[in-house]
Amino acid sequence: MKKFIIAPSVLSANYMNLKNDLTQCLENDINWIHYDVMDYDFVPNLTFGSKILQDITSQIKMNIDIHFMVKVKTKNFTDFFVEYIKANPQMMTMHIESMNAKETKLFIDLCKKNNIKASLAVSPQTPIKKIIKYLPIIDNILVMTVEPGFGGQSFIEHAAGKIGLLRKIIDQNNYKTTIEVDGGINSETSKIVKDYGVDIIVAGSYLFGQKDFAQRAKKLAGGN
Ligand SMILES: O=C(CO)[C@@H](O)[C@H](O)COP(=O)(O)O
Repeated sequence: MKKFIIAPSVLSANYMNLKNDLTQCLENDINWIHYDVMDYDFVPNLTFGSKILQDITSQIKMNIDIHFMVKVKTKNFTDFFVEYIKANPQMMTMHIESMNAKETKLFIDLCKKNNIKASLAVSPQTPIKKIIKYLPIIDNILVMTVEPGFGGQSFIEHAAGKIGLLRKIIDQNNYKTTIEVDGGINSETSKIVKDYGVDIIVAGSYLFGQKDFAQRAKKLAGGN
């Protein structure tokens, strides 16, 4: 049976209790976390920066999947990522909508240079034709099934359809690119994305703060 990677979104964690929340993930065989960086520009919300991430990775051994929802404003594009790279993330994702072609190339090259999986995200309204040419050179594509910016929103089903199209293209061409989904994932919507052929499932409000975290985590990780 296919094994899905579950990456709980720290956006829905309790920050007064973060260590417990992350330990709970590890106790339930979850060794990835999804870290949402928002800038109140690309998205209408502001979250956390690199210091909190460095504190986490200095104490807890987990694979970090950083999802940048930002418009980079540093004079030198790659400078923005320096402090995040120090936290040793496994994967970094930037939105295709927030970069021009030159920046997209710089971002992918920066990831490769630092041995970090290079990932591009597409918002619900963005067609996959915008991203297809990058599939052979990136490690992961993140399909957003909510508008980026907040946890706890409802799953946008038509956006999930992109997963099926991507699965076909990736398999037909023997690309190694994984497909990740983020937004509105629960026990029902996870079945839809698994059927479409997803590899990595991000879930925030469905997991954190829930008394039956263990059962929920099991449901997400298992097959349909
Ligand atoms: O990036 C985002 C939102 O922009 C996500 O990672 C959310 O944090 C997922 O939360 P749920 O929809 O699972 O509650």
